[in-house]
Amino acid sequence: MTGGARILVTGGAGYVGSHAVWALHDRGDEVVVYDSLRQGHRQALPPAVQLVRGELADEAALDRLLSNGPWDGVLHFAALSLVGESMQRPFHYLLENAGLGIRLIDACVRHGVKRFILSSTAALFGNPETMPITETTRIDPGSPYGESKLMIEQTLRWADRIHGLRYACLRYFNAAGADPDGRSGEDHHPETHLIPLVIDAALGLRPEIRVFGSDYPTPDGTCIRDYVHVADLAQAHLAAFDRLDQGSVTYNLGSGTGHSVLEVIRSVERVSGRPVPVRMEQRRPGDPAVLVADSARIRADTGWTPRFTELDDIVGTALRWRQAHPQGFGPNDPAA
Ligand SMILES: NC(=O)c1ccc[n+]([C@@H]2O[C@H](COP(=O)([O-])OP(=O)(O)OC[C@H]3O[C@@H](n4cnc5c(N)ncnc54)[C@H](O)[C@@H]3O)[C@@H](O)[C@H]2O)c1
Ligand SMILES: O=c1ccn([C@@H]2O[C@H](COP(=O)(O)OP(=O)(O)O[C@H]3O[C@H](CO)[C@@H](O)[C@H](O)[C@H]3O)[C@@H](O)[C@H]2O)c(=O)[nH]1
Repeated sequence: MTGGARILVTGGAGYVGSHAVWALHDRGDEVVVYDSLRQGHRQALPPAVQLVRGELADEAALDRLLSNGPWDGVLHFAALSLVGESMQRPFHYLLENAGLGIRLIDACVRHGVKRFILSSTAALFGNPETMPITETTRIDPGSPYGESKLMIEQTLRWADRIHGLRYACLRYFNAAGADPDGRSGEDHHPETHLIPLVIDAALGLRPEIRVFGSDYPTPDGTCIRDYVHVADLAQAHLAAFDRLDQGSVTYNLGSGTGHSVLEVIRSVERVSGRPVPVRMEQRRPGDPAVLVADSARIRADTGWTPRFTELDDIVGTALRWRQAHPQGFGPNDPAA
């Protein structure tokens, strides 16, 4: 499909979701966003896109929206997504993410939705013994967050087998960067992700960056992650959506290169031209040492390939967005 689809996007006002909404909008799809705005921002969306403000837990509201079809697909971004927080609040994560995700899939099946895309995660794999991580690497979530996404993936398998719902499970590694045209960026409250925090430390918006663990079995002792540009993730959703013509799919999505926490800090220093004050701290519970994706499957199936392969370029888009929005998007209009 090259535009013209009608798509419901849960969590579409959030970081990854808003970039996907812009990509759908750019190709001419009709998008409706369902988001509580507890993390999302109206200003992150194309002005022409309809935002329905609501909670996933509000079954009646979702039923009303889904009955106002037909919908060509649902993209499901709305979730709690912090590995560390899920180690402190396991049942909150399992009930919110898995519980509400399963209810959404049930509602989609009841309303005849044919395609469903899930924001899944590298956190399914725990601490894998071999790198890079393919779709057949053993699944062993290292946190309740990862477990909650696995439960939704498994629900989708049954929804396809029994009801013919075509699904794509997109296991993102670490989403990073901002829209190259500056239309959206990363603005969480509180912010916990490494790159925006390091950028704020470089810009003097925070006193320092705390490095969680320097005794990991990696060359410099800090964790290694695969930072994949959020605009590349957005394009992967379009590619996967179209590929569903041929059946359900599961893809690992990364740039294929790992960078340590210290390498990210050096990159921000290079790109911003400013020093970053660093404080070494204890490990954060739930953090695996290394997560790097093998994305050969989506490349072979769809021709998707990341446009941003250099960490400095990814960091550069995030830095430009932050310099243009030092206060973030600002408060949401209560009437939004
Ligand atoms: N950011 C990453 O690096 C990353 C990596 C792997 C997977 N993911 C997954 O991608 C998705 C998006 O992540 P993000 O970083 O954009 O997060 P985000 O917090 O920026 O976006 C989530 C959006 O969903 C909305 N939302 C959350 N719970 C809701 C609820 N119960 N009802 C209605 N709306 C709700 C929030 O207001 C927000 O706009 C999540 O499912 C996350 O687990 C993210
Ligand atoms: O102040 C900080 C913040 C992070 N880190 C480290 O930086 C790395 C990246 O951390 P963060 O940016 O918080 O992302 P992750 O915990 O790796 O999780 C992200 O990436 C996962 C996929 O790999 C997704 O599933 C999650 O939703 C998403 O939050 C980790 O090693 C952290 O320990 C620090 O050292 N200091």
